[in-house]
This record gives sequence, C-alpha cells and structure tokens, in this order.
Amino acid sequence: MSCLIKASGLSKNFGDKQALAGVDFEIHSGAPVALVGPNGAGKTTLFSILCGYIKPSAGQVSVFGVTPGKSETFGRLAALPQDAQLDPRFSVLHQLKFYARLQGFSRKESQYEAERTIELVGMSASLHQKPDALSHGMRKRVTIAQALIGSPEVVMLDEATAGLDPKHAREVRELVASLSGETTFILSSHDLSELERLCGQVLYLEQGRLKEHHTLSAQEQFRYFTLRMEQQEPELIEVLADRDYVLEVVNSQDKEYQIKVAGNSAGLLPDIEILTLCHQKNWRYRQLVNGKTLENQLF
Ligand SMILES: Nc1ncnc2c1ncn2[C@@H]1O[C@H](COP(=O)(O)OP(=O)(O)OP(=O)(O)O)[C@@H](O)[C@H]1O
Repeated sequence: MSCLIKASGLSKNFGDKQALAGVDFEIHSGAPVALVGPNGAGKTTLFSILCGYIKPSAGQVSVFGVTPGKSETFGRLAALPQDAQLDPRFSVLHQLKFYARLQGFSRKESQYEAERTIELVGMSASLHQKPDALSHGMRKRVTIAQALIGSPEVVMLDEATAGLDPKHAREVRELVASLSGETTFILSSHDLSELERLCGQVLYLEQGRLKEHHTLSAQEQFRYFTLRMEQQEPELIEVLADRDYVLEVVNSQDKEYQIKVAGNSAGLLPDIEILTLCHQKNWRYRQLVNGKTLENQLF
C-alpha cells in the first residue's frame, strides 16, 4: 500500500472563518476512504485543496508526493463535485469524448476512453442518449464515468449518492466497490451508515477538525454484533449478558444493542445463538449485523 495523500497541520481560513483547523492524515492506496461530517465541517474545502483549486492557509499537503495542482498530479487524481452537471444538448458519448480530449487524448483514444468508462459504469446502452433521457441515478453514473477517464489512481466523489433514491444510491455504492482496486475512492457523505460497509478508513471532520481517523480492521469487527429490534426489549441486556460467550451488551441507541462476544468462543456461532434466543424469548428483531456499526465505532 503506497501513501497517496499526506496532510499535516492543514488549515484553511476564509476571512475569519476557519474551514480547516490543523488536520493531519494519510491516505494509502486500497479500499475506499470515507470523509464524513455534518454541513460546514470542511469536506468540500479539503477536496478543493487536494485538487489544487485552493491553497491552504497553513500546514503541508502532498498528493503523490507533490503539491496539489502540480502537473505531476494531472490524470492521476480526479474529483467529481456534488453538483456536477451534464450538458443537456449533447449525447453521453459526445461529452465523455470532449472530457477525454481535454485530458489530451487523441480523437481515436477519446472514443475508446468514452466507451471504456461508460462500460465500467454499466451504461453502454445509453452512450448515444442525451442526459434528459436518463434517470437521476443514470446521470450520476455518467458523471462517475467522466471521473474515470484516463484511469486516475484516486477518485474523489463529493456526496456521490446525494439526492438518489435508496436503490440508485445502492447501485452507486456497488459500482464504487466493484471499481475499487486500481482506483482508490475518497467518498464524502453526511451519512455514516451508507459508507460503513464500503470503506476501509474513515476521516470524520467536525468544524474543520479531524475528530477521528479510524481504520476498520476485520479483527476488531469480529468480536461485535449489532442487534436492531422492532422495539426496546427491557430484559434483553440482562438475558444476553448472562450467556457465557457474551462479554458486554449496551443499548447503543433506541432499539439497537451492541453485543461484545468473546473472541475465543471457538466452535460457537454467536449470531445463531443470539437469533435463537430472540426466537425463544419472542423478541422481534429487524437485523443482526456482524460488527459494530460505523456510527458506534466513531462515537
Ligand atoms: N469560499 C468560501 N468563502 C467563505 N467561507 C467559506 C467558503 N467555502 C467554505 N466556507 C466556509 O467554510 C466552512 C466549511 O465549508 P465546506 O463547504 O468545506 O463544508 P462541507 O463539509 O463541505 O459542508 P456541506 O456538507 O454542507 O457541503 C463552512 O463554514 C463554510 O461556510
């Protein structure tokens, strides 16, 4: 895993507004990285600095070992703004070819890049259509294809699923998962839960400060289960805590319980045990998730 991006003491002020306040992190190639935080946390500011659109007020930042915006980063890092638009007058093919030409591809190469990237996002059938003929989710896929032109090593997607219905949002997440390999994605979102299964690393920003820099490890996840119920079950904690394999049960939020299970519970299948118990006690559950939810890991 090579270090793609490194920031230390990174700050950005807009007048007397501090959008980023001394942020330190490293991003390595591999699984997608989540950049999460509430409105105004500094996510877009950070993306803009990494793209070289704006300069930091203080601190250091490097992308592929050089200052963002330097020619060495061209074609290696792509960013898709939240409000990226397609031109309604031109076909998908025309627009993708245009962006490929802007990146320096020849006419012939641009045709190839347009066809290659639209295939990657599963939209080959729409190559000759104009954006108005496409659904919101399909248009989002086309803009992601645009970000993939030239096979960049890092692709930053700002709120990639904002405004999409759950089905299309899931499709975009699946797309990112399927393309993660050669490309390292950095995804910003307000929604922790939508990124938790996708990302290997989380940067949590709040008021310009990096509150958490968390790497999700499989081993760490293994010992936790999250049980979501139809309703609060008053005796659940006591009954579960009484089992040999259970180390701790907490009511992590309304109708949700986080169960810590002994890592050495060899031969036991704690998830089956927990569900069997729910059945015996007539507790109605919604979902049993292997691991802590990202929200519970961060807070
Ligand atoms: N060009 C600018 N001029 C002045 N203030 C700015 C500018 N850009 C951002 N800010 C301020 O910096 C802070 C961080 O904004 P930023 O857009 O980076 O947050 P964000 O996390 O992307 O928010 P959102 O989730 O709402 O898009 C906010 O308080 C914002 O008002």
